[in-house]
Amino acid sequence: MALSPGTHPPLRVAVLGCGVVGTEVVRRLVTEGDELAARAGARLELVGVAVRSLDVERDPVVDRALLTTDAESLVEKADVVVELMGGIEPARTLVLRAVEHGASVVTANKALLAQDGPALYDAADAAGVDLYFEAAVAGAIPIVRPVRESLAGDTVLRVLGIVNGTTNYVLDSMTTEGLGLEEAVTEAQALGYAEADPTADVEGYDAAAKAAILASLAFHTRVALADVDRVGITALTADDVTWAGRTGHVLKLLAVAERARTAEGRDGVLVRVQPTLVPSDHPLAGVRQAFNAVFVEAEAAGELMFYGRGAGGAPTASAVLGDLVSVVRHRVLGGKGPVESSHADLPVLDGGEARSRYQVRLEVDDRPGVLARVAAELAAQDVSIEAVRQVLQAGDDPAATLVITTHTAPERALRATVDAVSALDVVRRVVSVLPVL
Ligand SMILES: NC(=O)C1=CN([C@@H]2O[C@H](COP(=O)(O)OP(=O)(O)OC[C@H]3O[C@@H](n4cnc5c(N)ncnc54)[C@H](OP(=O)(O)O)[C@@H]3O)[C@@H](O)[C@H]2O)C=CC1
Ligand SMILES: N[C@@H](CC=O)C(=O)O
Repeated sequence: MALSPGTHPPLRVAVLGCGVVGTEVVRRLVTEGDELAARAGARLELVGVAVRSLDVERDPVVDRALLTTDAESLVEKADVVVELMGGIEPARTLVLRAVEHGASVVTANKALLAQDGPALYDAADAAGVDLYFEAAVAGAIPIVRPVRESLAGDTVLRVLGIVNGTTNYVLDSMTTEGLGLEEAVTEAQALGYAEADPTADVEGYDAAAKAAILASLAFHTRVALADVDRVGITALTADDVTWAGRTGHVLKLLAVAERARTAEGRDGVLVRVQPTLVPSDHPLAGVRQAFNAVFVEAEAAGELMFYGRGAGGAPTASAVLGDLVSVVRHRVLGGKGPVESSHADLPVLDGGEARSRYQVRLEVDDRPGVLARVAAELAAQDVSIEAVRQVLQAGDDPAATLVITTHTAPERALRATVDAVSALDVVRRVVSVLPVL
């Protein structure tokens, strides 16, 4: 059956939230109504836009008569609800209320999905409506659909990449412009990349939520935010950035979700977010500003790479509107999008099982035999050394910086090594321990 907006009654769309993303969604609904109707098969009638305050100055494209602070009533009169408020409550209650009333939902709310996804998927399934969330991971990049649908016939082994635009913008600004962390965060906020509370970005919660969503889809297993081993970027210093460059790397906040097997032969998944040293010639090293990039490794497909704008109003609105067209097509033609697939039910393994190369930077006394003593502690944990760099520090006090790159080792062994090395009298300070891609 061909799509023809003239033959189907208009569908009522409620937008919850009129901030960075909501405003762009409203703009496109207003300015591209005819084109969207032609693609979706029905006119999309914007019946209201829920906001927290009616006193905030809005973009002139937003008709003030459509604004309301009564989101609960609004969702009850919509066929499709687009949730762009963020946060857990009242977003969670409103999404549930929407599906109970038979509305399909499109959301960009990764925090909510990573915390309460299963309850929301079940509710949508029970109500026979769609719950779409392409914009929740990596902004404009189509990654949810490829993992959820296109790769449903393959076995995904690993998903790895940069999924937070704010931290990538911050680390890029620190690396290329010498900006301080706070200054760069302020810029990212002004550009509309950061979460309402940017702690979610810089402490890695936002990337962890996205990693949990991708891991759930990729491995057909429920993974929640709390399952993700998470380290943010707030402890990184200008010195870390400089040393990354000196050793031929770029610092990136990476999310990694992979199938793994423990030493005892237990299968499971590992999901982590951590600042990582990416070799300068790796494609991820060239991901600048607020761009995101995700690699997916699957058994049959091999390696796939997705790249694009990971944050910001217009790019995110693109993903939201793509979902909106999809769910409206289902209402017009019948049918429904995919439901949750969590049958594999793999355990989420402890982060200590993760294996990586590491770069350990130490400040040591400049004395003969120091390296041998440090190496002995690594060897005691079965951690072998790939490369060492020793740099003498200027000054009266004979000190040196030791930069040790290890071969691949379990994180658990690395932690034990670092504890042992810190206790050596010749080691003044373990300055940093970073995984190397
Ligand atoms: N910004 C981005 O680049 C991206 C954002 N996202 C996600 O999209 C969602 C929206 O983000 P963004 O547009 O940046 O957020 P903003 O903070 O810019 O906007 C949030 C909007 O929601 C409204 N709102 C918040 N709480 C309530 C409430 N209790 N009742 C009614 N309205 C409320 C606010 O109202 P008021 O204007 O009155 O304050 C505001 O209009 C979030 O889930 C975010 O994680 C996803 C991908 C990228
Ligand atoms: N704050 C988020 C917005 C998009 O998801 C980010 O910086 O990536």
